[in-house]
Amino acid sequence: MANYNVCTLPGDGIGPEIIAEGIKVLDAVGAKYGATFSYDERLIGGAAIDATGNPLPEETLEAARTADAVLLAAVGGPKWDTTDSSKPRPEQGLLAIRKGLGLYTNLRPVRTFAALSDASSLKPEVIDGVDLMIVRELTGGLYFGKRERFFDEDGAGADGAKGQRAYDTLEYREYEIERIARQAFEMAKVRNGRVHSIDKANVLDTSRLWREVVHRVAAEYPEVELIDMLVDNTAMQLIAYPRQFDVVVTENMFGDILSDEASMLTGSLGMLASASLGDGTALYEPSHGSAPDIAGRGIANPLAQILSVEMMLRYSFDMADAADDIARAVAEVLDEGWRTGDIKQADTDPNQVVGTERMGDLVVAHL
Ligand SMILES: NC(=O)C1=CN([C@@H]2O[C@H](COP(=O)(O)OP(=O)(O)OC[C@H]3O[C@@H](n4cnc5c(N)ncnc54)[C@H](O)[C@@H]3O)[C@@H](O)[C@H]2O)C=CC1
Ligand SMILES: CC(C)CC(=O)C(=O)O
Ligand SMILES: [Mg+2]
Repeated sequence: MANYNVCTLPGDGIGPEIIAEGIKVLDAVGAKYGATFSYDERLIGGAAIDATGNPLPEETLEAARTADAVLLAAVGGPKWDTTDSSKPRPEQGLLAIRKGLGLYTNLRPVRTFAALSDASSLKPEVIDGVDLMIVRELTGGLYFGKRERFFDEDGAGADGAKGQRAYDTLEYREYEIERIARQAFEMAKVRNGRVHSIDKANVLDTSRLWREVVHRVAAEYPEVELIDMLVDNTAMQLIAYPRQFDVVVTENMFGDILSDEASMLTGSLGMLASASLGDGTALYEPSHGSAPDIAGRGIANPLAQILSVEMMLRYSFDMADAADDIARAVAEVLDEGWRTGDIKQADTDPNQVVGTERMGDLVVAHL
């Protein structure tokens, strides 16, 4: 029987609550499909800052490097919020583990579930059948560029007043664009043959380079249609005509923002899973954050975490049947009317509004 070592990173906020449900589902599906999983739980984010002063302790990165896969929940929270750039932040731990493992591809599938067509604020006829894949570049761009905050001795205000200055740098190298573009075209080949490449080439030099490189890669994939779209227009098109999209490839920050927006096509950010792939151990995490506003109450939606486990089985363990089984179980639980608070509808039976743990149990029961 195959045994896989999974490094688990609960992190902060709702993290420990939802990861418990992901692990429960992984164990259940393993028992059904003849695989066992051992877990190596480590610190990241705010919890790691509290224990060690470092949002990504070296032991955590090492454990992730040597694991077969990493399952992460979320990091961050008001306890560690500060505008003082010299203080450690939980989010630095997340960025550092992505960089440390070389995870430059972030896949965020946006699929609507038929049962949730009323949970979205958008009309059912707009969102029914949406099935798109956001391919987000994950280790370059603004979140990793040179940044600085300093007091400007020379003065910069119109009135000559001295003041603070800050900058973040958005930079991309050709090879970074080329490899993410290739991932997108490969993905489109096994999906529906269309790539939307999102940029801001009317303004940004990084986007002009992006567009040029994406077009060069596209020439290797004549069977895939390529459409360039500016990011501001994309933000509108995603909620107006989401079914036009198949694969959406974009740089780090645009992908971050557009994916949170796209999650509402499914009814909730709590439904959006993700897989981060690249050179090292792959990492699976929900697209959302640590939801401090609902943390500790047992009401968070664990389905984004559970669907991230589905992606782990598909991409790291070659267990496509088990992955399909999780997707089926989730769809059946929703079809039966079970809802967490974030996806409940006006006509949801109050007896079917459940907490985090019960939602996990229901998915397991359907496996
Ligand atoms: N990957 C990660 O670890 C990420 C961490 N963060 C961090 O998380 C903290 C909170 O950030 P926010 O901007 O509030 O974003 P968030 O994604 O944590 O929450 C946004 C809204 O969605 C709701 N939500 C998120 N996940 C949910 C779930 N599973 N079930 C039900 N409702 C859910 C929250 O309650 C909140 O109202 C910050 O410290 C931020 O930096 C934010 C995004 C990603
Ligand atoms: C630290 C942030 C970049 C995390 C985030 O918002 C994300 O990856 O979606
Ligand atoms: Mg985000």
